[in-house]
Amino acid sequence: MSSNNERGVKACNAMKTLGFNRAKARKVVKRLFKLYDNNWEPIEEDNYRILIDAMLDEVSDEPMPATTPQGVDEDPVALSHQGANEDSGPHSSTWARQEYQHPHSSASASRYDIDVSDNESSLIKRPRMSSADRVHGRALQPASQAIMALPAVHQSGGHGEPSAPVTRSRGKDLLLESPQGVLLLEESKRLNIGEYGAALSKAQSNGGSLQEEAVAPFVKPLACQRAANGIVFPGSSAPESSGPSFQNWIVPYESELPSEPRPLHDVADISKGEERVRIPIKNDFTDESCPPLFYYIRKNLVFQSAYVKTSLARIGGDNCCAGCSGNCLLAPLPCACARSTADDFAYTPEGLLRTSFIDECIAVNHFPEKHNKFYCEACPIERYKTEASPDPCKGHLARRFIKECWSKCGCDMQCGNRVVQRGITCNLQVFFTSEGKGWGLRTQDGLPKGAFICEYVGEILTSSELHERTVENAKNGKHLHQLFLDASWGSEGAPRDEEALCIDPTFYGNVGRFVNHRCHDANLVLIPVEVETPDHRYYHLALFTAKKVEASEELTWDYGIDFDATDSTNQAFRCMCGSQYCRDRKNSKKRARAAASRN
Ligand SMILES: C[S@@+](CC[C@H](N)C(=O)[O-])C[C@H]1O[C@@H](n2cnc3c(N)ncnc32)[C@H](O)[C@@H]1O
Repeated sequence: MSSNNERGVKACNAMKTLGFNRAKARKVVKRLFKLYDNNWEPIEEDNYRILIDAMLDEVSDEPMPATTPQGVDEDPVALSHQGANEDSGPHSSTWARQEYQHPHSSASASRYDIDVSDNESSLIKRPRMSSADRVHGRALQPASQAIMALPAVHQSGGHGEPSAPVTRSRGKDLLLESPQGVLLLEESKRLNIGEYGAALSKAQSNGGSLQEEAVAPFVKPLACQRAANGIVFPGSSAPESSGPSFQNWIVPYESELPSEPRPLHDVADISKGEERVRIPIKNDFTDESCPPLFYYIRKNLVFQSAYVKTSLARIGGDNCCAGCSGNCLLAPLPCACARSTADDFAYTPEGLLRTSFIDECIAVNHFPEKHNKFYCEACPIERYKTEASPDPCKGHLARRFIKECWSKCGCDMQCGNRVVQRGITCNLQVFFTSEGKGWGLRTQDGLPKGAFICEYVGEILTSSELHERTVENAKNGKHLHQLFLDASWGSEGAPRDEEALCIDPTFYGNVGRFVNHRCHDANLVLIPVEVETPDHRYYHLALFTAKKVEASEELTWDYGIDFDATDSTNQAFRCMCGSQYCRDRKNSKKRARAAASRN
């Protein structure tokens, strides 16, 4: 093993190759070394990713010195003198940025933590981030976000000393410029700093010409291909494993270091063992073996400020069936849970949602004007559209809820009134659609009407948290699909921000995030489900088949999008649903023209 000094010099050399000032690199290396308790591994990991990040911060916030002191290049880094305290901790802007990008609570002693706070909807293991993890956590963000997060740095006016790289945007792409070369970071690809360094060195050896524009040969998610070959990576759940697995790993970008790659998606099971069934990934159309990365979670998780009160004390006698046992569906009279759904159970003994219940929910979606709406005094949706003078509330449909039995009920887990909480049982597949909708979800088997497919799972955000994300993602040209839990808005006064909730599956979600939209005649319907709390400010969103579905058919639901609405933060996509009832008028016109040219 090399000495501290050798490793320090190596780190500084690597920074110099990237065009950073060596003296500054030495200072930052020392600071990080101290921060990580004299441990080199986090600093060296991923080809010095954390160090590069800290260097970019350093040069973005302080003017670079014009020249490097004489002889500095030859000096050993002398990291053994840890008493020399130049800086006490990470640069504040680094943390501000990391908090934004991977916004979890502060570091804790253990990497995993059982979440037992009473304002969270589920008890589920999730990663707690160490300070190093928070830097790595950035890897899980969509590529364009990760790239956009690189701070714009100012070129030094130094003489003879390499300047720090300067970032410039070019459309959706990013250019990293230094006197050694220009590197184009393509929007859709992942940044690999090692390749960046190699590209810069190459440009340097070719005479340091600025004209040459190197396109970084970014690395693809190797783990997908290898997983397809049946190789299981450290940290991934083996397909054979039966028990639950918690693999919400902090996945670093791939580096060219000879370390074993961490698992990304597992093509044999996108849930990596979280679900009771495996959900494979298939792409017959393009080279992408996997969808972009996200954390697979089986249950909703509170992002930060959402108020999800699920205390047992809130569940009164008429909100549970404490006196029941076994399977409530077999009892001679409907239990209290069934009565609060509709004086009867929502489910049949075969585990399907009753046809009458489905048809009623579909009718509410098809003819919203004929159904009851609640109106907020100050609607959280309108509040953020035009903060100065928000429009009046457009109304929130009064929805039918399924009420499932739960922990305060006397029945058992196999009770027929506990369908959604038991999770996915159908054989599903995430597949790449041929119509330009990206990835989608399909069933591998034929399904009857009323079959539970999956919940729409994601992070639980408040409306202000959602607004921040939406604005940020609109800037990056990204469109997310969050759903408001607005069934009770307007019925109980104006919801406060922490009670006006939505589900965002973009970064943490389940297979529900792959279900594409179809106008009007979709084969799924989304239904609110009450499980842990009678308080309808928080509930589950479950997808059921709205009709019989054939094997291999794509599963779709009607997002209820108004394709004519223009809203800068919520622009709808161009609909490719193929339905004869498609509401996207641009497509209707196209179809009409195509029909006219055929005649
Ligand atoms: C919830 S995601 C569905 C999964 C998505 N296709 C993917 O590849 O991750 C919603 C996004 O899928 C695409 N999408 C869904 N339905 C579509 C449709 N009918 N036509 C075109 N794009 C669609 C849009 O980009 C939309 O923002």
